[in-house]
Amino acid sequence: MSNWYKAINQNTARILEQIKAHDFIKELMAGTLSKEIFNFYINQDAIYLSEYKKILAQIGVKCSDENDTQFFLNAATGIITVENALHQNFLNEKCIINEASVTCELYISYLSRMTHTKSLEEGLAAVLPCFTIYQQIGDYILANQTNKDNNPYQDWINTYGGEAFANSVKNAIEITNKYAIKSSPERIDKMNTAFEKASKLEWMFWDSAYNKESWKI
Ligand SMILES: Cc1ncc(CN)c(N)n1
Repeated sequence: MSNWYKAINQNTARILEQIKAHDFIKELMAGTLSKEIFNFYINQDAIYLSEYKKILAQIGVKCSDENDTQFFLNAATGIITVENALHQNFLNEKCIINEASVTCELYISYLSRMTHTKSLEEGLAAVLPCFTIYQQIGDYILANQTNKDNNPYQDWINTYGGEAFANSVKNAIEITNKYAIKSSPERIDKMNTAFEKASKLEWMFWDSAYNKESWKI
C-alpha cells in the first residue's frame, strides 16, 4: 500500500462531508454557535485531550524508529501547550463540567483499547483522524468564512487551520503511511476499520456537544 492515507481519506470522504454539514460546524463558521454549546464542547474536549495525550505518548513508545517516538511525544506535549492554552481562553469558569459525556468516554476508551491491545499500525490509524479531520475542518472554515474579523471562535479556527498544525498532521500521515507499506492486506483492513471508526467518533463528538449529551440514567 503506497499511500494508505490517500486511499482511506477518499473512502471516508462522506464522513468528512457530514462533519462539514453538521450544525455545530456550520454555526461555528458563522460565529452563531451558542456559547453554552461551545462551552460544553470545550469542557468535553479538555477531558478528551487529557487522555489523548497519554495515548499519543503510548503510540510513541511503541514506535521502533526513535524519530517517530520523538514526534508522538512532541505531539503529546504540544497538546499541553497549544490546545490546553486555547481551552483556557474559552473555558467559562462558572460552568466547568468534570464528567465525560457518553461519547467522550466512548472515544477515549476506543482509542485506549486500540493502542493498548492492538497492533501499532491499528493504533496509528485510530489516532490519525484526530489530526487530519481537525486540519481539514480548520482549513475548510478558513477558506469559506466571511467573518474572520468578528467570529468569536476565530482563535479555535486559526489553531486548526494554521501552518503549525498542518506540519504536525503531515508528519503523522507520513509515519502512518510508512508503517502501512509494510503491512499485510489483513492488517490494512484493520487499519481502515480503525480510521473509519475514529472518523465517525469525531462526528459523534461534535454531535454530542451540539445536543449537550447527558447520561440516560
Ligand atoms: C475530539 C477531538 N479530536 C481532535 C482534536 C484535535 N487534536 C481535538 N481537539 N478534539
